[in-house]
Order: sequence, then C-alpha cells, then structure tokens
Amino acid sequence: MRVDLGNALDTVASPGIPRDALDRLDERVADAHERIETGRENHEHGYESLNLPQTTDADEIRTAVESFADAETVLTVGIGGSALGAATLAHGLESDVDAYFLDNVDPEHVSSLLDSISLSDTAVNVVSRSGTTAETLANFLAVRDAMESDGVDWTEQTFVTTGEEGNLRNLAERHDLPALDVPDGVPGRFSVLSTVGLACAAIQGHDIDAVLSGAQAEANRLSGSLFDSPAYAYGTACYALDERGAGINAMMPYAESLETFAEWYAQLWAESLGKDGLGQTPVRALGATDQHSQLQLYRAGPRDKMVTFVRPTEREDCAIPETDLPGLEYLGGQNLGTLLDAEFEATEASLAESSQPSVRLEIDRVDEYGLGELLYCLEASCVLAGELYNVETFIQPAVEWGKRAARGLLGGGDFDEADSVADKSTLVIE
Ligand SMILES: O=P(O)(O)OC[C@H]1O[C@](O)(CO)[C@@H](O)[C@@H]1O
Repeated sequence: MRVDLGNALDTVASPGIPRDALDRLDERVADAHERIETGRENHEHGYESLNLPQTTDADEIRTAVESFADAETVLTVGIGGSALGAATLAHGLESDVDAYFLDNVDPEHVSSLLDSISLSDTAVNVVSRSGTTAETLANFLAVRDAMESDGVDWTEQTFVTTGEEGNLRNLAERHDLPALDVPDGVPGRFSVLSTVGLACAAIQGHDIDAVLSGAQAEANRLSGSLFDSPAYAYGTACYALDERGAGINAMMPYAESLETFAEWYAQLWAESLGKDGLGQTPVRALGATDQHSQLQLYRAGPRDKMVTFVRPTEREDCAIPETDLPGLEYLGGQNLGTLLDAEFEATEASLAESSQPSVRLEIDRVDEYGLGELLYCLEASCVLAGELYNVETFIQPAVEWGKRAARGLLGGGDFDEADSVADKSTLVIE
C-alpha cells in the first residue's frame, strides 16, 4: 500500500498543504497515535475496530458457514455497515458463488431480485448489529415469505450476524439458526474485517486469512509519524486539505472491481467525520468513466475539493487488437490496462496542471491481501482524521431522528419526529 501526497502540496495545488505544515501536523499525529493505541489496548468502543486483524477468528467464521458450502448464491440482507463491507469484498473478488445484497427497501428491486434467484440454492445472511434496523428486518420478512412460497425451508438456509440482543438474536434462538456475533466495540462502518464483512466472503470461497493479513500489514505500519504510516499520511492530508477549503473528497478508483469500495468509503468518511459542523463530503467516482462526466468540474469548478486516485499497479489485462482504422493506429496492439494507466496518470496530471489537489493510493492487486490493506488503511486514516478534527468518530447520533420519524409514521410508536413530518413547508410547482 503506497500513499503519494506530492500533488496535495502547496507547491502544486491550491488549496495545498505547505510542507512545513505537514511537519507541524506530525506532532499532532504522534499524540493521536498514542490516543489510538491506548484505545486499542483498552478495547475501547471504536478503537477496537483497529484490532480486528488480530481478534477476528477466521476459523470460527468458516465453521459457522460450512453448512452453506453448497450454496450457489449468498444473499446478504443488511444495510450500511452491515452490507457495504461484504459487498466491497464480493464485488472486488471473483467467485463461482454469486453474491447479492438487499440493502434498500425498494419494492420493485426486492421483488425482481427475489424472482431472479433460485432461493432453494441460496444461503441467506441477515446482518444487523443492533438487530432493530427496519429496512433489514422488513427485507428479511419479505425474503422468508418468498422462500416459504417457493416451498423452501428458510431455517435451513438462513444464518444471522448480530449483536448479543435484539430481534435478530431472538429470531436465531427461536429457530435455532446459526448465528455469528458482531464483535463488541466495533461500529458497523468499521466492521468489514469481522464476521460482518467476512461471512459472505467465506461462503464465496475467498481467502479471508489473506484479507486479515493484508490488514495486519497496514496495522503494523501505524506509528507516531505520518511519514512512516500510509494510513496516517492519508488521514492527515485529507484533514489538512479540508482545513484549507477542500471540503469535498472525490474517491476515484481506477478499477471497476473497486466501485463498491468507493461506496463503503463514503459511509466510513461521512458517518465518522460528519459532526459538529465539520467533516469532508465524500463523493463516489470511478476512473476512467467519470473523466467523461465529472472531470470538468474537478478541474475547472470551485476550489472546494480534492480527488483521491486509487489503482492497483498489477491487473489481468486485455489486448487492444491491431487496427488500420484511421486515427486509431495508436491504440492498436496496446492493452486496455495500459490505456487505463495512461488515463489515470493523465487525469492526475491534469488536476495538478490546474492546481487542484489530489492524493494517490496504490495497492499491488485487487485481491484478498490488497483489499485487506486498502480497507484497513482507510479505517485507520479515518480514525486518525477523527482525532485531528477532535470529533466523536464512532457514534452517529444524527441518523436517529429520521428513524424515529419513519417508525412513528408507520405506527411503530409515538414519536414527536413523526409529527414534524406533517409540518413540511411546501412550494409545489407542477
Ligand atoms: O447493523 P445495523 O444495526 O442494522 O445498522 C445498519 C447501519 O445503520 C446505521 O446505524 C445508520 O443508520 C449505520 O451506522 C449502520 O451501519
């Protein structure tokens, strides 16, 4: 895992980070690292997430899902951190076992998905840390109903991943379903390297030990200096650029297999750092595709953002056939990977040329080890940034208002928030 801050410096970009500012920030990184290490040693809420490469028991996960070894499909029912991590691994890696994620309650999507898969060959993984999330529980009921309609014994094909208490834990106990524990002290968005993110990967036959090894390699590089730790370097650069006006961070991986990683990053960054009026707004982009949709803004728009370029330096390739079509000769005989790398470097240089800040993140390959490195690096950089912003990184109280309002609207209790919904101001043009 390599992090290159060159194009984030003020010698290139505006907003940009003066080199001596990085040195000054490094003193705060040393303090933050000490705080983080103390939090890890004491297994404090949130900080415990950074211990997962060592505390996650891969054998326990494999044993818990071994009865689903013949599944042709694994369907994860969960939302936010209870889906995005597993989806990042599933969409980042190849497998003969298909993986689907029900992480929304769009009725048309849910119905068409359930109609499109063979439920008799599907392992269902219901994931909820709290065990109370309405979308996940509603989707589970819809899945169960569809299985029963197909004459499938859902109790034979369903397992849950949840906390010690809650509706899902009760359901698992009542129906004697295999159940994996969400580790204590690990918020959803930091749980990919635990049972939450790895159960689906294990059913798909991925090497979850390699994921944890990649993560551990990044954990071993956490130190009291950003100049020795890619994760802390990235977290510091994002914080320093935001302080200087880059309040938006466009995560732009140059690999289709990392598109869902950008979604996972968006939850991590938004829910962890978006507090007290602070926090960088994460934007999901994809290279080279969004060069042809967003780049105009990134280069010539307001100086309120940074771009994070991500790429694997090694990948399977695909040849571009020789051609005598006029004007295309320069492409013939090349590889698509060569073209993609040229696009990556050219786009990065185009931002530097217009003094727009960017940071480059590189892994060797999008494989289990590389994804473990990347996911842990972003988690640790987020924790470090949270220390620099001095926000409570591991809570997300602002999401609860809407949940109470929705529950009230559905008759699930008496909530003032639901009353406020009716007070909406309107100015309808139709
Ligand atoms: O795993 P749970 O408890 O169902 O929560 C799902 C997601 O919902 C949130 O609580 C936000 O509403 C996220 O933090 C979490 O990842």
